[in-house]
Amino acid sequence: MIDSDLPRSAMQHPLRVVELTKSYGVAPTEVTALAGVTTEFAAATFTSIMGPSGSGKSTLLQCASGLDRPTSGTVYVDGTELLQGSEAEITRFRRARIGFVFQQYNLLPTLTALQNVILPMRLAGKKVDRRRCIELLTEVGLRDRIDHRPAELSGGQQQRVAIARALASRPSVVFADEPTGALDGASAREVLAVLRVAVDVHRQTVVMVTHDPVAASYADSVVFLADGRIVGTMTEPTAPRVAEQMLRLDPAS
Ligand SMILES: Nc1ncnc2c1ncn2[C@@H]1O[C@H](COP(=O)(O)OP(=O)(O)OP(=O)(O)O)[C@@H](O)[C@H]1O
Repeated sequence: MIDSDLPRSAMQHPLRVVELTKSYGVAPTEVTALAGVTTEFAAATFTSIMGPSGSGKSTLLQCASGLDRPTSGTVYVDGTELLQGSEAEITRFRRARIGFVFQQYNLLPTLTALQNVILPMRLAGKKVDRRRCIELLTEVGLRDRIDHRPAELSGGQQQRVAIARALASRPSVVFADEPTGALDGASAREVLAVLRVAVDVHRQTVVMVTHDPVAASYADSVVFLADGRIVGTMTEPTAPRVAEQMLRLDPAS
């Protein structure tokens, strides 16, 4: 199916989650991490997921990205049900349609920056567009570092390689799990600016879990979770407004 054949709603909302629930363990010690989350993420938007510790942010990201299976509910990526089929089919779909950015970068230490960016395309069986990979590394400010290995790069530089890697295959959705959690303020701002460019210039759809109100303020909107449920959303967030809302949800924070 080529993109122009997709239903309009799927093109406008590359990610939709419907009534997602996730429980761990069994009664009486069962934990409900997600208690029925329904929402959609519009194309070419940047959304932050925030909430107190244990509110279900990571679980939502894991289930919405196909890294974990929800207990019930449905995830649609480009209008296609993500969690149908065998693990191998889900993995194939995920590699083709979803990009990931993790707190600890997760670059392969023996590969250069460029080889790290190219790798997911190879794994997905896509034609490797080396020029585009070099362009992406140039765009994230690392043209002179493409042959460096991760150990030769700073944390912020490694994260920018990881973002170039996530964008290389033009995924439908990019999930970022605390992408600035291990970085100092200046490096974090560079990483967030690169994510903003991914949305504004490349029209990517980015969903980011963060604890940091400043990081959240780079997004177009914030979805707040508490006890596994969506308890609020905020458009055009600013760091003080996000911090105030977090204080309301978790007075101990
Ligand atoms: N593998 C697991 N087994 C049992 N319980 C789990 C597991 N993973 C998460 N939980 C529980 O599910 C709930 C939601 O966890 P989750 O990690 O999604 O929250 P979070 O909002 O990402 O938290 P944090 O901000 O601390 O990272 C918590 O009560 C947590 O203890």
